[in-house]
Order: sequence, then C-alpha cells, then structure tokens
Amino acid sequence: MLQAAKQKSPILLTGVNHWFGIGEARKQVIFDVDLEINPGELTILMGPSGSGKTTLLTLMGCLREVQKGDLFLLGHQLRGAEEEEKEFLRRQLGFIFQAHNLHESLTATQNVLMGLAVHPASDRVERQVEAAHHILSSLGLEDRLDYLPANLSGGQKQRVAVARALVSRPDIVFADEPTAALDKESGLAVVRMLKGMGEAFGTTTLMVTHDNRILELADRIITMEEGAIVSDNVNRKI
Ligand SMILES: Nc1ncnc2c1ncn2[C@@H]1O[C@H](COP(=O)(O)OP(=O)(O)OP(=O)(O)O)[C@@H](O)[C@H]1O
Repeated sequence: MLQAAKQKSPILLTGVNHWFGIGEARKQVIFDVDLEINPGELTILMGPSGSGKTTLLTLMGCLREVQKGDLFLLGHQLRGAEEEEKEFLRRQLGFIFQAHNLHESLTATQNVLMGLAVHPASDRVERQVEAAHHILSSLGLEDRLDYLPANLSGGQKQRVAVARALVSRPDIVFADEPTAALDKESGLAVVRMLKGMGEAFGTTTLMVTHDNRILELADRIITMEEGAIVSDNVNRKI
C-alpha cells in the first residue's frame, strides 16, 4: 500500500517474463519487458501475430498470473497478489475485447448498465440510464438504445461493448483490437472517445491494434517482436 502512494505511473513493469505450457511444452513468450505507462495517455501496442501483445495486455489487466518480474498496477504489485486485491483492481479497469460478450437477453442500454452494476459508487438509476444513453449516443447508437444484440450489426454490438467498458469512467482501459469490426468512422469515434477521456478524466488507455487508420491518434506507439519491446515512440504527429 505504501508503494501505491509513491507511484505516479498507472502501470509499471520491470523484468516481466512469461511462459505458457508445462514440462517439454513449456515455452517462453514474454522476455524481460520493462515498461512505464504514463497517466492519461493513449498507448498503442503493435507487432506481428504471436509477438506477445495480448499476453502482455492480459498480464497488465490482472487477467493472468504474473510469473516473473514486477508488475505494478495502480501502485499494487500483481506478482503474488491475492485474488481479492486483484478483484478490487479489476473494478477500476475497463476491458474492450474483440469478442463483445453482450448479454443476448438485454437491450443495448441494459448491457451498458451492466458496466455500472459492479461499481461501488453507484448513482441513482435514472442518472445511470442517462449516462448509458449519453455514451451510446456519442457512439452513434442513439436510435438503437432499446435494441437486443440479435438486432444489431457486428459493429453496433462492438460499440455497445465499448460503451459498457467506458460508462463507469475506469482509471485504465485495456482494449484488444477494439476497432477491428468497425468501419473507419466508427473506429475513429471509439478511439476519439478514449482520447477524450484521457484528456478530460486522466483515463489511461492501452490498446492492441493492427489498425493503421487510428495510429495518428495515439500518444505513444510501442512495437513488440518475439515477446520483447523493439521500439517505443512518442507520436509527434498530434
Ligand atoms: N493460452 C496459451 N497457451 C499456450 N500458448 C499461448 C497461449 N496464448 C498465447 N500463446 C502463445 O504465446 C505467443 C504470444 O501470443 P499472443 O496472443 O500474446 O500474441 P499476439 O501478439 O497478441 O498475437 P495476435 O496479434 O495474433 O493476437 C504465441 O506464440 C502464442 O501461440
């Protein structure tokens, strides 16, 4: 807890290594990664398929055991952390993954409200519904608020998932290919929203993407190859 107070960086990795499999099949996929993520920035992780981007993202997002190295998330050491502490941390995170995992029996608005259900500081229901409508509308879904997922296109479902991840204004957003199912305009709307949250609320975003159309919006672009970081650049185009 003392460390939590001292650190300004929302994510800090030192000497992180990761292996999959056991015995003969054991294979190292992350090699000695050192990385410090700055608060409020939109950082993009790029690299060829199999280079370890998703593994690194899930380690940082408390979704995998840290095997070796130090990984501080919001000042908390994840290596050896108790499940209870990780659960507490996950509640301060937003996740956007390609598989949207919407509840099929709930409308777009109700799915977004699920993003608020676990939040301890819940507002009154009306304010929550208002927040859900607002975020869905800013993602171009104002006329789909009461639709069930079955009646939405793939890209619309993905935007509902984005709204659900962001409605609670998490400290950190982890996004894996969030724009893959979207056309250029919707993809840019999602990334602009993340960038806007960084500027307005200090939200930090880590995004894995192959989508060249959104690179110009990044603050920082990190490239991985074979489990290691091979380039790390501040984006000067912004
Ligand atoms: N659950 C798993 N069990 C065993 N090996 C795995 C597992 N998940 C990933 N790997 C392996 O770890 C390496 C890194 O995979 P990872 O999914 O992190 O790469 P990636 O850069 O995200 O790839 P992509 O761009 O294709 O999603 C790959 O060699 C992959 O085959």
